[in-house]
Amino acid sequence: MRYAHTVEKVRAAEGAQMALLPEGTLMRRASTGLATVCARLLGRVYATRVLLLVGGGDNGADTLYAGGELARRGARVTAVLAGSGAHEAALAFFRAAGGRVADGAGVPESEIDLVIDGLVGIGGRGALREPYAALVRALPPHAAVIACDVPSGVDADTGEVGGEAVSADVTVTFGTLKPGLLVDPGASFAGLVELVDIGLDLPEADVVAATTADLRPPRPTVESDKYRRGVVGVLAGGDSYTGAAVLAVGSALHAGAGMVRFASTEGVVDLVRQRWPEAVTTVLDATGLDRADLDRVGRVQAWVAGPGLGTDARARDLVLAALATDVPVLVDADGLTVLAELGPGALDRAAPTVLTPHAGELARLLGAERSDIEARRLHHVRLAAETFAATVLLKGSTTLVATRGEPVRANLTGTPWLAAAGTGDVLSGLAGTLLSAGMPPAEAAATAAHLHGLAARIAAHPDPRSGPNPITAWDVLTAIPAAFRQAP
Ligand SMILES: NC(=O)C1=CN([C@@H]2O[C@H](COP(=O)(O)OP(=O)(O)OC[C@H]3O[C@@H](n4cnc5c(N)ncnc54)[C@H](O)[C@@H]3O)[C@@H](O)[C@H]2O)[C@@H](O)CC1
Ligand SMILES: Nc1ncnc2c1ncn2[C@@H]1O[C@H](COP(=O)(O)OP(=O)(O)O)[C@@H](O)[C@H]1O
Ligand SMILES: [K+]
Repeated sequence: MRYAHTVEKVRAAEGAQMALLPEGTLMRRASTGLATVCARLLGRVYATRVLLLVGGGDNGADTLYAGGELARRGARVTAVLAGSGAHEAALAFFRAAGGRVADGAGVPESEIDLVIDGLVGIGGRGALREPYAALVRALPPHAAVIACDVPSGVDADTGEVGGEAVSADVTVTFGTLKPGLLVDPGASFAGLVELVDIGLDLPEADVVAATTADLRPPRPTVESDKYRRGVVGVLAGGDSYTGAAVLAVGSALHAGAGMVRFASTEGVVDLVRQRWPEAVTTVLDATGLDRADLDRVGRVQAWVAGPGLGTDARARDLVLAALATDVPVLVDADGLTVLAELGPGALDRAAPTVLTPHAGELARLLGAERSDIEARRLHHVRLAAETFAATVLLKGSTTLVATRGEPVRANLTGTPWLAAAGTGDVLSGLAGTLLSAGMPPAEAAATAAHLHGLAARIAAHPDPRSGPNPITAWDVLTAIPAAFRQAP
């Protein structure tokens, strides 16, 4: 598991440690860790050309110490001092080690093998100001970049990027990850995140990200039968969209449901039955549906309501009927549009509810602008979890899962190839199956996002010796069993 803590918690933990240790100990631990990663990336340190971007705070100081260590090993290290002043002791160490300070305040013209970004770290506030922003713009496009603690321009607490930001290949972060390294847009600037342990004693994390080794997907035991493994009910498809129903049902089946019950209008039921004879189907009336109709479908341990359902009165009745049951309900796609009209009061129920919006759907649910959701994903996913008293899974390049009172879970698997129509329907079927198996809602949602991302990668990269290929939602669905094989 990877853990991320807010700046406030990091500063408190640092303060507690600094009171116990000789001055400068934490900074030397941090900068030695940074230098080690830089040396590893360079391969051979001697005679390499390293450029330091040095801000006026301790982030710049870490960078000067790390640059000094590289200079001692024979690297040609040049520092651009961008702040109004630099950390005196760090600068003295850097010079004594053979480091050179650039004459001007701009990026030198010479060839560079590695840039170390030490403009701002956890002390950064708001968009990068000049001259920092101009330096970032002037960075040579092909040099490798290592960010010290946080890519400058990325808000460490939120991942928000208000202007120019350093795009790093690797971010070497100290003590714990920062939420902004796991949440987009910040996460996409961070590259690979390497953690350097500086011995902090930290409280509960604010954002966590599971590794595949942390996954605990449900597995059948000798006592299992199809009912005990979990029966998932799918309410999907309508006059306009039938594919969503086929994908959601297929995904639920591939994710190991004991049984999938599917209910819809006659035409959609026919299609699903032809494609998935394993599903148990029920034809529902075209109008006037309520809880009693769902009882007729049969007992389930979780409902998935929404993919391709449409947004008319019938769709509304079906969503309300599912919410009137006493089992977990996952609302997705058109179901979310219906829910946006009904308002948070519709989720006043005892059993858990999981909402799986993309940014546009969340914008409708919260009455916000889509661009604002994208810019402030962590804020909005938490706000939605509070407002709707539900587990909210916000889809996107880094998917986030929020539940009131728990750390936000960020998903690091996946690939941009997933941005294809229908992959969301696959995610909802998968998450619904995990819910029906009895997983707690946030864990079910986060595990589903993780497996979904793994399945997409498996489908997009079938051969590690060659490049990726485009994928369809169908490819993701059929790779779900292979994704399960990667979990312990
Ligand atoms: N406190 C400690 O003991 C440790 C701190 N460490 C380092 O210290 C860093 C934090 O240092 P600081 O608290 O000095 O803060 P930073 O060095 O991250 O940033 C503060 C400086 O950046 C400027 N600044 C802030 N926002 C800006 C913006 N938008 N545009 C331009 N300039 C801006 C400020 O005026 C100030 O000069 C960490 O990120 C980490 O690198 C590490 O050495 C580990 C130990
Ligand atoms: N840039 C991206 N990188 C990785 N995953 C992405 C990206 N964009 C979208 N996704 C994922 O692709 C899926 C798309 O789902 P969704 O938007 O609901 O599509 P649809 O409704 O067509 O099925 C989600 O799982 C989402 O997290
Ligand atoms: K930095």
